[in-house]
Amino acid sequence: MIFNRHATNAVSGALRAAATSPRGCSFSTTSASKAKVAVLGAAGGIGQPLSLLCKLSPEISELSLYDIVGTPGVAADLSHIPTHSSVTGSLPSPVSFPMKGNIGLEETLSGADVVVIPAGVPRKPGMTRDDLFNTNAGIVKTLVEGCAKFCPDAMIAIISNPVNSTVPIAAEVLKKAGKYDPKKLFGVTTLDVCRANTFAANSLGLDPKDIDVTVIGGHAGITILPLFSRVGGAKFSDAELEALTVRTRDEVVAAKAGAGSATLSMAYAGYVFTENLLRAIRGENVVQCAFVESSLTDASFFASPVKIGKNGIEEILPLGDLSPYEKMWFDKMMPELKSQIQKGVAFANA
Ligand SMILES: NC(=O)c1ccc[n+]([C@@H]2O[C@H](COP(=O)([O-])OP(=O)(O)OC[C@H]3O[C@@H](n4cnc5c(N)ncnc54)[C@H](O)[C@@H]3O)[C@@H](O)[C@H]2O)c1
Ligand SMILES: O=C(O)C[C@H](O)C(=O)O
Repeated sequence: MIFNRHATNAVSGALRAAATSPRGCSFSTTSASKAKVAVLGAAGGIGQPLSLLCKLSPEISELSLYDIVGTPGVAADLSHIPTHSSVTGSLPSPVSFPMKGNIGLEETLSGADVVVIPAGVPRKPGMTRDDLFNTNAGIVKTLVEGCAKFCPDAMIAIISNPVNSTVPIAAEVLKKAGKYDPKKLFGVTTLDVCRANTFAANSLGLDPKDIDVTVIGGHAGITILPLFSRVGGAKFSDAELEALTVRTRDEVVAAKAGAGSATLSMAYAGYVFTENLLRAIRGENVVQCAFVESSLTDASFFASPVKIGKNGIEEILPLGDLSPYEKMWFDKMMPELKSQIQKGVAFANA
């Protein structure tokens, strides 16, 4: 069965579990799977709600949280939720929950099937995602070095911006360690798909669950290219198309007015992405958009729908035809995307 979730609008496992809770505070555990998920940056704006969704998930049996602050408290808090998974929280320093000394990055990552990385600083109004490079490049590099050492077979999902550069950094770090498997490294672009689905559905007066917009390119400014021309039966005017496209790229940072960027919708999107990886590991074929090493275009990484199975990416699906409007943005985007990828590669090899 192909579980097609570059559409992001299905009720995900955690939310389904919550909806079918048999008695108020406990969730059904009958379909519980055995999988360990590590969240790095787990005490942050994305990390906390993402960890909450993971704690609710019947797909996850072990949840390990890592951050430079706060994880013992976040783990203690989550551990009171009566679901079947265990939860640990660790810091680089010797404080952890449960209190048994520092379990650190090594224990956080050892045995992990999936590692999700939302560690790093978010944007403020006026900044581009690329402006985060100087701080976040080093954070991602260090954390992925940990993955190479302690969980070289895990699937790694990178949320930290700028994704167009942090994913190439991760690839170079893994290559240096001799542990790179391009089938298992992903930049998370699911929020772009969530937004495109929501905005298109609102504009057409439809339920978002009936919409499945493919978003290609990368995850920064004009490199985010939603293919609204493929929404069945939709006829957007040029002005509507432009408004939808621009809105999919950027809205929350300005609305939060200095208090960071998307956290709650990103936690949802990050959870949907993670759950799809877990389903793939369990043997379902999953299709979802992600920013991955790719030969679809002349950029070495590209976001597009990919088919994922037990051992990672099985196929990068063909792009298909672009409308003239999409082709115009595609041509504009490519130099920017390639330069952001190159910036990441150069950083990792400096
Ligand atoms: N891919 C996407 O679609 C998407 C969407 C939203 C946000 N983001 C990005 O996600 C990142 C996190 O955003 P946020 O709002 O959660 O930020 P935040 O500041 O609220 O949280 C980040 C967390 O990372 C932790 N951290 C910093 N350095 C670390 C290290 N070396 N090891 C472990 N943890 C470390 C911080 O302590 C903090 O708890 C940002 O870079 C943001 O731009 C990406
Ligand atoms: O906008 C940001 O900086 C965060 C994230 O990339 C997003 O798309 O919400």
